[in-house]
Amino acid sequence: MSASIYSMSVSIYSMSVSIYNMSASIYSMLQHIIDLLKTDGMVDKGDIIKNLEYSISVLDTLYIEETKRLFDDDDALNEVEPDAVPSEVRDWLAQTFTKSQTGTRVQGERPKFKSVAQAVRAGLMVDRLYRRMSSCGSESAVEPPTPVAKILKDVDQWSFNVFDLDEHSGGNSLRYMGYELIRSQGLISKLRINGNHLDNFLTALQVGYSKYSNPYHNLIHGADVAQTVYALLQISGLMKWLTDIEIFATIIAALIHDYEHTGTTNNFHIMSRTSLAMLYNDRAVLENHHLSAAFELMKSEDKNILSGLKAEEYREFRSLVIDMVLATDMSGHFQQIKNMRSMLSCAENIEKSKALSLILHTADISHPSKPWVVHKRWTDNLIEEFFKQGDREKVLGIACSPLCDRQTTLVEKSQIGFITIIVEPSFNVLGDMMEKLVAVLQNNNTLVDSGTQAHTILEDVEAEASQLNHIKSTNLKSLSMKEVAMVKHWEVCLAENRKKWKELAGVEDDPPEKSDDRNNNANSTNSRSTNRAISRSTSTTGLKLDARELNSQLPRSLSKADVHHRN
Ligand SMILES: Nc1nc2c(ncn2[C@@H]2O[C@H](COP(=O)(O)O)[C@@H](O)[C@H]2O)c(=O)[nH]1
Ligand SMILES: [Mg+2]
Ligand SMILES: [Zn+2]
Repeated sequence: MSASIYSMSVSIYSMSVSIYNMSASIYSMLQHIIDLLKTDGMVDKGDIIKNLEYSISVLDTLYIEETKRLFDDDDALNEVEPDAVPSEVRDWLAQTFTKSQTGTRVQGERPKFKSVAQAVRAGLMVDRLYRRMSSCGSESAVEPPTPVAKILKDVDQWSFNVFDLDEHSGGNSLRYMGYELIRSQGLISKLRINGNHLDNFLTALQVGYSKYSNPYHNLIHGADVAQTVYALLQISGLMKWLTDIEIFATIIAALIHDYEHTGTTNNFHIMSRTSLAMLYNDRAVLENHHLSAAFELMKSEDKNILSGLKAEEYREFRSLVIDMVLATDMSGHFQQIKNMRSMLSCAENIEKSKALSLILHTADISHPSKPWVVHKRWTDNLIEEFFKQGDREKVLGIACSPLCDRQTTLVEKSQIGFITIIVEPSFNVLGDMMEKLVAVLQNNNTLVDSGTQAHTILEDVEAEASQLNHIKSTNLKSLSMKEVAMVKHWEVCLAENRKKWKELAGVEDDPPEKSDDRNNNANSTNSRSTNRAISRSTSTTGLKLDARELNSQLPRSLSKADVHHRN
């Protein structure tokens, strides 16, 4: 909810969206508080329930009245000061609802944003009350220290620096990141998640990520991928397309996607015949383990973040998470890209689970599309991990995997290849997919769902409001513009990073190639202008690498046949 608060200060548009979200969340939370109070045997609960029921009706009225005029008002956004919100729930109930209900507004007078701001404060208060109640236990739920909270304000930015977060949080980036992403979407209340259980689960994830002290596949990588997925969904506007369960599944999938990573590749497991390779029959060995071990965690009572889900919701959640994490197995990369390209020819048919899988997969390999300092650090960490594996392979007397031999590996050239053959085409398809989905949303609001068609509370509330169509189209139009900005950001970073690697490798930059060659190389559908812009400025042409040399520098988990085919 606080993420919505931050965005409110940005523009009237974002204010209106947040108010809608807020009202929906308040409504849901208040109802849940009533349920809780009805069952826990507290004294005077009749009074409390009456108050809360009254609050709901007032808030409902406020919501409908304010939204009628929301787009005409333009002042008092700065009224919203999260830190100024009082802490006593009872005081708040009296104060806020009394003000809204006093009838001080003359009939026909237009309400000011002040009263909207009160509704926002109300949302904050209820959120705090709810969090306190759902967190009652020996441990309190996660409250980030001020420097961490400050960094997390930019959680939806492409340039977010996860290393900063990790340093300022004392090595707890995944815990704070995970909690913030789930909380900011209102999922703690909507999906009835116990705050302490969530904290325990995230803390246990951190322990598992740290098991093998990996330089790259550690908790910071888990936090990074989760943040990137979140930024992609937020900035593109696709978050609006997803149900609560789908958002929750996507965030959890990103957080767990490398849980208990051994610091070695699937190929290493297969070649050295580890227990995991035996258990999973050489198929997606690590990915199966990440999933299985993480779901085991979620089963333990004090880490059970799924206990509030209905059976059907649980099944949908589990199925989505499994699909997404299995799709991070790099051996399926080319097939995944190819499948999405064919789905793009008819955007209405894009399955949500496939779209979400592509988003997670692309986020997983996204660091080359981030600012150089961040990308370089990730590269150094990954190469160190690869070299450690190579050292072990030498000791075991098995063949050294590609990129794992510290004596022969050409890091700079391999990075040029990775960016050109893997990362850039993935972002091209992702960009096409996002644009098509947003366009479909704008045009007809009909999309194929992966499972049960569930409606978010927001959608239900919106459906009741006569302004629905106006709000949705305004919303998506401006988000679409933001998406363009985001695409430009990753486009610029990819181009800059490749240029840097070329300089370091002593490889010359070629002039831009003809569009036909470009299309073949990038295998782009070129269905959108931003994508064409990417192809122009970051085409795969700059390589003076021999294709065989390039292939020899690619990780074994990629199909070399596929790479040859594209060269
Ligand atoms: N050669 C490089 N390979 C990279 C780089 N960053 C990531 N990768 C590869 O992608 C997978 C991602 O999957 P994960 O779930 O293991 O994170 C990773 O294992 C590498 O094989 C890179 O900068 N260069
Ligand atoms: Mg992985
Ligand atoms: Zn990963």
